[in-house]
Order: sequence, then structure tokens, then C-alpha cells
Amino acid sequence: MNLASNYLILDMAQETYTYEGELELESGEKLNGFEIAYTTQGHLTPEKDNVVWVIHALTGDANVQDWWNGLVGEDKFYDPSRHFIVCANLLGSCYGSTNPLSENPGTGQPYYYDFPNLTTRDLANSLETLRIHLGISGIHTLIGGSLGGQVALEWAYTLGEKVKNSIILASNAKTSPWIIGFNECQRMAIEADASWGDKNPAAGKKGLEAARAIAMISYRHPQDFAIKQSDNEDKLDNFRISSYLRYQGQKLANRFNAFSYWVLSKAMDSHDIGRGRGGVEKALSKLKCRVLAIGVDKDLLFLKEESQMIAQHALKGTYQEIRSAYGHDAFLIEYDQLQYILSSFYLESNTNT
Ligand SMILES: CC(=O)SCCNC(=O)CCNC(=O)[C@H](O)C(C)(C)COP(=O)(O)OP(=O)(O)OC[C@H]1O[C@@H](n2cnc3c(N)ncnc32)[C@H](O)[C@@H]1OP(=O)(O)O
Ligand SMILES: N[C@@H](CCO)C(=O)O
Repeated sequence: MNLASNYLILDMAQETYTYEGELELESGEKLNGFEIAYTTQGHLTPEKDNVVWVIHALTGDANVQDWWNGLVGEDKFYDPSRHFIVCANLLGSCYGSTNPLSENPGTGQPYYYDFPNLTTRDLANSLETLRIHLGISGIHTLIGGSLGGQVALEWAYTLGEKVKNSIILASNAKTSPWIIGFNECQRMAIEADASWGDKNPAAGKKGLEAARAIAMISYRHPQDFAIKQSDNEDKLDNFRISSYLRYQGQKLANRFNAFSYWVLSKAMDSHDIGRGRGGVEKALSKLKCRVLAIGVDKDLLFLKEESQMIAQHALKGTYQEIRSAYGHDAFLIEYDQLQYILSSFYLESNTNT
């Protein structure tokens, strides 16, 4: 960890934080200790005013400079020579944080199907323990897309004045029935795999392939597929899009597992910033930070209207839009537009990072 260094440390290695207490979950269950894998890049200024905390999406990890390499890294918009960049692997995910394949301290065996249900609020609470551990008193910018945006919004609510700017990309304040429906179809695909139910890390792997293929249809726009996956020659079968979706399914199943996918997709379903707080609009109006909600014009999953709604009800909210045929995944890809939108946002408030 580079918190106290006087020197620029641009290299980043993943570290693990262990929380030894009990995390009380919204479900009423308790997680008896957990680990969070995280990375930091750059160093904290003496004023501790340069923290950029990034929260990854459904299948991301703590290595933000890899999956957001057009935005984070040396000479990029968020640059470790100026910013102290933190990214943690979400609880439940399989990239180093406690997840269903981790050992259940109660049994000495992996949790598998006994891993508790998590909500986006639980995920935010687990990040809060890491913030305290790192001695970060204030966050200049909290930023995340999709599931990461949901967790960021939840966390911004409880952080209050400890966060100055929240940037919520292709996300929402409450998960819509449309998104829950997509997630349910994906979990049905996992359940339809005969190996689901086995106590084995590979259980549900074929089902996960199908789940990712279903998800890809929601992450892209028909225009993107028309451009990239149309067949030129006359065909009766073996269409290009079929091989693309199968390939994407295999690619994910080779780097992820069905247990973490299940837990995180359920967490996404649970998201509702207004639960127990008098509703979504009231909760948004209580956010103390500036909120930049960025929608994607062709996002078929997290509709741009949902981002607009965040900006409309947040006390200090702004809406900006990415125009992209990629659809939902544009927030991971459209770097030029993102840089322009982010620059304008910081210029407007004179809160240069
Ligand atoms: C350890 C880790 O990897 S963790 C973190 C990485 N992932 C994340 O953070 C999650 C967020 N990232 C993502 O979801 C994705 O990486 C995105 C959205 C940014 C980009 O998605 P991609 O799959 O790279 O892009 P795209 O949809 O263009 O697909 C390209 C791939 O499909 C293949 N492909 C394209 N068309 C076809 C086809 N018709 N048939 C078969 N394969 C095809 C390409 O060869 C390419 O393969 P490759 O990934 O092995 O190079
Ligand atoms: N493509 C993203 C999901 C959409 O936010 C991911 O795999 O994490």
C-alpha cells in the first residue's frame, strides 16, 4: 500500500484486506469475516484530497488499469501521478475477495450454495470497511458503471459529505423488472445445467456460458450486431452471431464461475437506493455530493431515462450521454466521449482532480 510514500509509485499490485468482524447483511444473515482484494495506484496527497475510487461492473476485477485502460493509467484521464486510485474486487466475486468458493469458517468447507445473499448495500458496506482500513477520510471521486454504479450510488448515500463527486455510468437508482427479468433468465440457464447442485467449482459452467450469451444480447444494441455480426454470404445455418455468442459464453465461463455470477446478479436485483429511506426520489435528494449520471443513448438494459432520473432527483445532479451503437457496454469502451464528459464535469465545478 502506498499511502505514506513521498515518491510516485505507479506500479500496482493486488493486495488483500481481511475484515475479522461480522458483517451484518440486509437479509439478516451475517458474514463471519471476509477478505477484499484491492489495488491502489499513485499516492495520497498530504491533504488526502485526490482519491478516485473505482467500482467495477458484474464481471470485472480490481485491476482497473487493465479493463478501463483508456481512462486509468499513466498519462490517462485518471493518472496515478496525480490521483490515488483505488479499486476493490466486490465481495462475492471470484477475483480475490470472499466468494461462494471461499472457505466457510463455520464448516471448514467452501460455502458453495450456502453463501449468503448480498445486496448492493451490503457490497457498499464491505467497501466502507476497506476505506476505514486504508485511512481514507474523504473520496474526491467515486465512479462506477452498471452494477458498479449501483454500489457507488448506495455508498455515496451513506458516505454523505465524505464523498465530493459521484459518477454513475449506465446504471440506475433501483433495478427495473426488465433487468431482473434478464438476470432471472440467466439464472434459469445456470439451473438448467445438470451439474448445478454439485459441490464443485465447475458446477453450472455450461449454464454460465448460456447465461453470458443471453447477457450479451442485453449489453449490445442490434445496430452493433448488424455492423459486426452480419453474414455476407447466403446461409442456412452457422450464422456469425451464433458463433460470437457461443464464443463470448465460453470466454466468460473460462474466467468466472456460476456461483459468483449467481450471487452478483442477485445483488444487482436487490438494488434500491430508496429501500427503508422513504423511496428512491427522497433518497436521491439526500445525496450530499455532486452526481454525474452518464447514460448511453442505445443502452437496452439500463435505459438512459434511468440515468436521467438520478440526475433529476439528486440534489446536485447532472446528466450527460454517450452516443454509441455498442449499447450498454459503451461505458467500458467509448473512451473519447467519456474523457470529454468527465473534463466538462470537473471544469464546471472547478474541482480539478
Ligand atoms: C481477468 C479478467 O479478464 S477480468 C476483467 C475483464 N472484464 C471486465 O472487466 C468486464 C468488462 N469488460 C467487458 O465486458 C468486455 O471486455 C468489453 C465489453 C469491454 C469488450 O468485450 P469484448 O468481448 O472484448 O469485445 P467484442 O464484443 O468486440 O468481442 C471480441 C471478441 O469476440 C471474438 N469474436 C468476434 N466475432 C466473433 C464471431 N463471429 N465468432 C466468434 N468469435 C468472435 C473476437 O475474436 C474477440 O475475441 P477475443 O476477446 O478473444 O480477442
Ligand atoms: N460487460 C460487463 C457487464 C455489463 O455491465 C461485465 O462483464 O462486467
